[in-house]
Amino acid sequence: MAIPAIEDHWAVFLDLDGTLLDLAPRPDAVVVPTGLIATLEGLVQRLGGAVAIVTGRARDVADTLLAPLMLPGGFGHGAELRDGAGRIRTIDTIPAMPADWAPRLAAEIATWPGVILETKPHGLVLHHRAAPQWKDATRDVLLALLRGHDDDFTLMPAHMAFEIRPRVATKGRAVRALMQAAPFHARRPVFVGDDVTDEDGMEAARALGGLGLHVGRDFHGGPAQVRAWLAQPEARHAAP
Ligand SMILES: O=P(O)(O)OC[C@H]1O[C@H](O[C@H]2O[C@H](CO)[C@@H](O)[C@H](O)[C@H]2O)[C@H](O)[C@@H](O)[C@@H]1O
Repeated sequence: MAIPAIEDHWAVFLDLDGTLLDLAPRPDAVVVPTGLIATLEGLVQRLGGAVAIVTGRARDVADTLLAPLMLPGGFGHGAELRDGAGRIRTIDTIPAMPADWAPRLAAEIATWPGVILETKPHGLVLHHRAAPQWKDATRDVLLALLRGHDDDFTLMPAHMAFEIRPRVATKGRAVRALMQAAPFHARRPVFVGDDVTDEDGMEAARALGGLGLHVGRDFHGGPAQVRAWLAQPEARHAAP
């Protein structure tokens, strides 16, 4: 599929890790490429502010990475929203994560070298990128935690990681909520993502008459191709 050039009436929803940012060995090792902030600033200007970040990252982490920008978006897979006016809203029905989950996991993985526990306001992740031999064990320990909490939380595979998130926190929900108000309302939503969690955001954009673009399937490359597309909005990009 030829990726269409960005149009002035679009609302663009962008995933962060694996879409705008190249994947890194650890969550805290990502590098924000030179020029990305300026590219996003230009897009914000062109689309009247209708540029959102929809990420699994917590809001403060996303804001730190993209400083000085504080774009609207969905954070923690949509658990928290920031609208076009900068107002923050957490989903009303978001369940509190049991307080003992993080310490229980920290104790468990103490003997699993290379496995990283990432805690977030509304979820947690076990990363096995540096220790793939622990992949099954990390999934199983999270599944064990979820027993009795299945109504509230779900396990999600990610790139070299497994993540627990609240069931109600989805990127599709974030797209639908943001599209209800300015500056997104009445624009054509276009979601760009790369991972399992992004499929829902892509589906929501398509259901609203827009596009869901996948980094691997549509850009046939990686974040560098996405960044180039964002930086050259007037150009038409044909898939190689
Ligand atoms: O929704 P996203 O913006 O794509 O965030 C998804 C998860 O990304 C992060 O983990 C992934 O990226 C890391 C840095 O490149 C990488 O080391 C890891 O293997 C990937 O799974 C982040 O740490 C998670 O919190 C996000 O949910």
